[in-house]
Amino acid sequence: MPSEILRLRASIDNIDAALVHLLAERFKLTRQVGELKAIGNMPPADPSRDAQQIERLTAIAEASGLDPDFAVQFRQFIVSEVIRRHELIAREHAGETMPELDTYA
Ligand SMILES: O=C(O)C(=O)C[C@]1(C(=O)O)C=C[C@@H](O)C=C1
Repeated sequence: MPSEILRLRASIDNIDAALVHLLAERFKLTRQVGELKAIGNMPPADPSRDAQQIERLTAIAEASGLDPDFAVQFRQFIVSEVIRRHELIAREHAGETMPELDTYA
């Protein structure tokens, strides 16, 4: 393998590691949001926040030379998983707070 490619791969590996660390931190924060939403009986998704984020990320992507459609798809991939987790948290929370339903079982 040419040394130039190996050198580039070393930096790619660093960036991939940073992305994983950033995603891990993001999911820690969104888990807290999910818990607060479950406690407050708020829906998992927030379309107005989605619209703000998409507008912001589109502008950042355009300014930084990244395909804005890719940036929006990447965000959607992450947020879909966030919403799936929010729904799980809401279900867990409902299970904790709902009265016993199998009285006659
Ligand atoms: O900010 C929120 O309300 C969240 O639940 C977090 C988040 C996100 O991952 O950024 C996820 C779902 C919402 O539709 C909007 C944003």
